[in-house]
Amino acid sequence: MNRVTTIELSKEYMKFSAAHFTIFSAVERERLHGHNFQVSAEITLPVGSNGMCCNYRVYKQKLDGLCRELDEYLLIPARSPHLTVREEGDYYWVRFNGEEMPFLKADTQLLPICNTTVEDFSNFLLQKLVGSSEELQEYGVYQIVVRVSSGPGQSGSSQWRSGSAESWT
Ligand SMILES: Nc1nc2c(c(=O)[nH]1)N=C([C@H](O)[C@H](O)COP(=O)(O)OP(=O)(O)OP(=O)(O)O)CN2
Repeated sequence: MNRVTTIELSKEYMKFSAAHFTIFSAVERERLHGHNFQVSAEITLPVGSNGMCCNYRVYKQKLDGLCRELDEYLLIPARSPHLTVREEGDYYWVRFNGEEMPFLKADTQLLPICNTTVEDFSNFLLQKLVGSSEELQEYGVYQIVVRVSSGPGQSGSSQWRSGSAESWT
């Protein structure tokens, strides 16, 4: 009988401190503020005859690295339909609803997301995890869920399922 397990990774260090503002419409957004965004993941995959699925350190290291890449930046959703960004010297000029905001490039990351929400952050990290992972095939991973929390009691998640996921559900 094929055994399946779900590895749950929610180490305290899997987090990124970031500034952002959520955009609610073409004319409404939050003021610039920050969070310690906490990241966790669940990887569902088969268990081998050795009683092990994979060395989960592979995913711990990937998630830690992804969090470090986002840590201590202002994160701007470059795909937002409500923002325009132009570069001028050392600055990005971010335009929203008729106002322009200058941000130092050195402090800022333009992310390929539509909004700096927990749902878009979780999908961004999931795509990074899935896209870079040769292990998906090697380990026969069925499903990966990435969850991002902006504070206690609130989070959003995104899920990837392999074509063979039906075989374990
Ligand atoms: N669907 C979503 N809605 C909101 C998100 C989000 O990521 N997805 N994010 C926000 C804001 O970024 C906000 O900073 C967090 O929301 P808020 O309700 O203000 O919660 P706090 O962190 O301030 O905690 P409270 O203790 O509830 O004040 C808004 N919406």
